[in-house]
Amino acid sequence: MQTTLEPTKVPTSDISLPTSQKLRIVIVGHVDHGKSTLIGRLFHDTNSLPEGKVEQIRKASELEGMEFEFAFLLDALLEEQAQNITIDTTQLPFRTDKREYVIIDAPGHKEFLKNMVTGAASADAAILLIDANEGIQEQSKRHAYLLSLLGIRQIVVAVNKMDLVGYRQERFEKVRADYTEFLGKLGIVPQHFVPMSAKLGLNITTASPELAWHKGPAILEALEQFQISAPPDDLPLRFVLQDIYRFDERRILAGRIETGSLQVGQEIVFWPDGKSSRVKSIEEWNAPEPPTSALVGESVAITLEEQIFVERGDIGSAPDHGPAEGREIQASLFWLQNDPLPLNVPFTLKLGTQSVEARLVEITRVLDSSTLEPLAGNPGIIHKNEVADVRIRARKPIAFDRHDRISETGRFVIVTGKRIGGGGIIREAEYQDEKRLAGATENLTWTVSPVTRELRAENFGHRGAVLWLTGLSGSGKSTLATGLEYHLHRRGIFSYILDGDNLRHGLCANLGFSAEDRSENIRRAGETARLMAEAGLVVICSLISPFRADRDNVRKICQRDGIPFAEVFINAPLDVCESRDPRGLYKKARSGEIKEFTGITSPYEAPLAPELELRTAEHTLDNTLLDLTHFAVDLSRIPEPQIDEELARGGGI
Ligand SMILES: Nc1ncnc2c1ncn2[C@@H]1O[C@H](COP(=O)(O)OS(=O)(=O)O)[C@@H](OP(=O)(O)O)[C@H]1O
Ligand SMILES: Nc1ncnc2c1ncn2[C@@H]1O[C@H](COP(=O)(O)OP(=O)(O)O)[C@@H](O)[C@H]1O
Repeated sequence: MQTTLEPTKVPTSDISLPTSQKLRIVIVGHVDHGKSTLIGRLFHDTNSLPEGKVEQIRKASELEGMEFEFAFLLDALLEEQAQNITIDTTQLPFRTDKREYVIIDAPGHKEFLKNMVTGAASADAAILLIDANEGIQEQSKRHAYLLSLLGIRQIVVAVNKMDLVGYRQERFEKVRADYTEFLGKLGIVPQHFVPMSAKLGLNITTASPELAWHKGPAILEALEQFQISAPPDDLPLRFVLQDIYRFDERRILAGRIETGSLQVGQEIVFWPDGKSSRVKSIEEWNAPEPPTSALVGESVAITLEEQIFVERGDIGSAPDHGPAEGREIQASLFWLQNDPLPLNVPFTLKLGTQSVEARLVEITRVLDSSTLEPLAGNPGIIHKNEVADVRIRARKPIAFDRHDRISETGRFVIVTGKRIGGGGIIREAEYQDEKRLAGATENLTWTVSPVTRELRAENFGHRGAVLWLTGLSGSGKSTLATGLEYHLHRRGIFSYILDGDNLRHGLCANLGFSAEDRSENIRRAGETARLMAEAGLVVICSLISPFRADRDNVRKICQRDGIPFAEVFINAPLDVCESRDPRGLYKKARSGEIKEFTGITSPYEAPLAPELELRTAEHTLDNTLLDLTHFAVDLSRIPEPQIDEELARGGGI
């Protein structure tokens, strides 16, 4: 087949929107899996190339006796940009009828990580490229890990070079199945898998007949469905200070509003010190009227009513919703440098605009980033391409956030010498407002009933327990929960279903589907489940509960009080759930009628080590239900009294 050169989309016009209104994408993949060709293709097929570029390159290739390749287009574009690159990424703009795009291209994944972690080039979406012929390679896994670390959730997997595998659907399905399984471990659910050929221009802008069996979108059609990440406007203020200027005897604080907003007159506290003042003015040169407020994403300069000591690196917040502060952070770290990172060796930690000497004081766990298998033994060092859970101690206090709460101030990079060695995200942070909440129980006493858990269990003939069913909408949670309750009832086991949909009619009626509201939803459901299990019931919780941290929290709540708890992963691939669509919600989510829909526009983090996994797309409902029922009956069984072996042998029993 001939390489097709017919552009299928709109004429180019100036790429003129502000960056915040362009969809920013990264394209990552193993070397040679076709990144450059795909980029060249996207430019060509959207008619985003300068006039005559293709001809120019075609001629140049001919002169050198080489066949024209789309990858050459990228090289030419990069060369043109080379003069004015100030950061380690190139930003390549192109457009379609619908909107504008920027491809963020980094020379290597180290640069990519650096830019992403420092926020210089955060992407809204990613294309993960896999060569259909070679399948998943180590780098395909590492890149996926990076995306998960950085919280990029809009992902399309492009299965490239389908022409080399005879357009065979089985090959595509094999890659899809393998990669889905791996990505699931990272909590990544790609919105689409697209079979394509960048070289031949198949399934790039529109469906191609060679791949007619593929019912989903072409690459560009998939991208058009993604959303430009709205700057988080419902998060608390984080004003990250970049510089302090003295001007006309006034001290002007320049910085960027990473999250939240700022008003003249409001109290602002600077961390890690906790000194506060009020915002006197927001300065804007040449503005007809001085602004009275500034919003997320803006770089602004402010003055304060009092002269307090603040410095570059400080983070400003509202009084009650400050970041965490301290010398220690718990983090997940990805190490990229050849020289390993040992315990207790100093490095520079950069977080926001803070830069501080720090060192590792504990390495709790090290994983190989391509297999995600924990390495055996007691790790004292992190090698290249390993991922580790660590505790880091800084020389002086720093201000930070938990990454899942505020990612902008929850990620950092590590610099050794002058080089960036790795990056990470903060997993734990103790907040003042949470401490206050914990403090609220300080003067309270738990009333102990004479009817103990054991006595209740004796009455019921089984013990109370919590079964936590988690999975995508349509995976089968409600069907299995109701089926299980029926079977337990028939066996005389007292149980009750706590279903997300039902709870949201009452106890959780004031909650929506933002990450924060979902966390609160899960917390309330978890606390309720614990009480009901304490009362002796087998509580079947059926909630999407998409975030690992929230589920872990319920586990902690139960285990702290000795309540048996089991996480049950109701696992069905997104496309199966979408085709089931029992309530028509996926359709609404795809059309944009429902926002923040799990699996489509909101993430789902699959369990890493559930007590039970039920693959509902692979087994019949009857079989799945049987497995679940056996499991639940076992969990509710009162343990046999432990016989003391010693005593038994000695004839004591
Ligand atoms: N945006 C969005 N995302 C996900 N789900 C949505 C949304 N809007 C409404 N619904 C319906 O609400 C049900 C999920 O509620 P949960 O309480 O289980 O969700 S969560 O655990 O707090 O994420 C879910 O029920 P299931 O389909 O049974 O999972 C949907 O029916
Ligand atoms: N093995 C299975 N287990 C559970 N449900 C299944 C299975 N196979 C097919 N299904 C179907 O999948 C759909 C799941 O819908 P539902 O239980 O409402 O999901 P959820 O509560 O997770 O949103 C139902 O129509 C159910 O009949």
